[in-house]
Amino acid sequence: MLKEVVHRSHHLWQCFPRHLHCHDWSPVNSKARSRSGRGSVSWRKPLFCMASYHRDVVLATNAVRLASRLCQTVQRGLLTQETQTKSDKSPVTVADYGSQALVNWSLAREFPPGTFSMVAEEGSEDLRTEAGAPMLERITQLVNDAIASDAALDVAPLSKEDVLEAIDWGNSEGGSNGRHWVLDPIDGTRGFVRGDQYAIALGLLDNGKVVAGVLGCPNLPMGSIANGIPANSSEPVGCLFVASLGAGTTVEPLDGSGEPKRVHVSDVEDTAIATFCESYESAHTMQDLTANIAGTLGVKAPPVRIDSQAKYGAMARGDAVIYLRFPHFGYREKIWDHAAGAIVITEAGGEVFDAAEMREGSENTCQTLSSTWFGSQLLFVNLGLSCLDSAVGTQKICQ
Ligand SMILES: Nc1ncnc2c1ncn2[C@@H]1O[C@H](COP(=O)(O)O)[C@@H](O)[C@H]1OP(=O)(O)O
Ligand SMILES: [Mg+2]
Repeated sequence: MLKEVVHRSHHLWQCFPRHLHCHDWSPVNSKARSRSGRGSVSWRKPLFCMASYHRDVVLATNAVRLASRLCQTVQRGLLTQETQTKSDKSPVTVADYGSQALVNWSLAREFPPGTFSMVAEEGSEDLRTEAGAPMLERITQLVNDAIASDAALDVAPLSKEDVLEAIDWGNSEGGSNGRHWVLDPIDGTRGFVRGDQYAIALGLLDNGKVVAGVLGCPNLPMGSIANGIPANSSEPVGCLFVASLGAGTTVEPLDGSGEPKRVHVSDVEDTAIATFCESYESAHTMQDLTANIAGTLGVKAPPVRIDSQAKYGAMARGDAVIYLRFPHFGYREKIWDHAAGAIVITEAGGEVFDAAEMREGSENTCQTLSSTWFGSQLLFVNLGLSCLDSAVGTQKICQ
């Protein structure tokens, strides 16, 4: 099977030479690419040097667990005054800031000064204003509660200034050289506010390549969601997906109550019985288009719609066979929206494709996608170019 996949992937590469596998995110001139939009660029094959990211993964896991605890506390008691509006109109909660502060604080203290680089979604500007003072107070309290709840952390409480500083450690510009963490402190804020799925998504890039990813999915059942999220399930809820280059993908209970287990993408190859998943929010993906593509592929089941990169985790353990994501025109995906999820998929034996070029190169999207259907190992996601740009840390240019 593996040989077949490799062979077929090679075929795909030949058919669509500009489609990029995650493992090949290594542009020779990324800045030129991001400035010129969809211009040509040379892609070099990665040099395969199998570094161990074990320590990073352990630290990332601890950080995501800590942040998850804060997010769970906030979601449980979510009140409307805990949301505010950012300039892009997306809901932002105290949990967004608190989660970022905790992950940054938790990681930064483990690395020598000046060596920690984090590219993250939030900045502290709004919290430094007079209007932001009550929220900062609340965030600081939540951060300290989370730290205090971890018996392994014997530290003095953080001050408000410490919290602001920790949030701003996410200000790195990244880059195609060296190590850069990328964080979405709450991926799927709409799901979070609705009380549904969200993820704390933390990835690590090394020389422009995604080498590790941890997804905390506090509301994802440990059991399969192939038929949707069960309303009254007895399954434990809360999953932690961990992946690193060459080490595979594991899932374990987020609360630490069980051992990690290796997962693999589905081996279903018959589209008639394949499940496909997509965004819950129709504003995030062209659901008419994905329905059309799924129909052309012969998919019979209705889509499983859930929020956030929890979809990548679900795919990695075989709950769904296809994930189609086609953002509406003009939306730019960010590195933190896909880095952790993408390696969770690839290390589980799946693949992530940028369908942007497929769409542009063909008059018939459905036909093109059909012709590239190889079964369960594939995940078609229109990441757009910004994710590729972002994969080398130039996302600040792309925004
Ligand atoms: N208009 C949009 N189109 C596509 N994706 C979006 C849009 N607005 C926000 N997102 C991002 O979609 C991702 C989750 O969406 P989904 O649940 O559809 O997979 C998140 O990264 C979310 O950002 P954020 O992380 O700020 O919530
Ligand atoms: Mg996101």
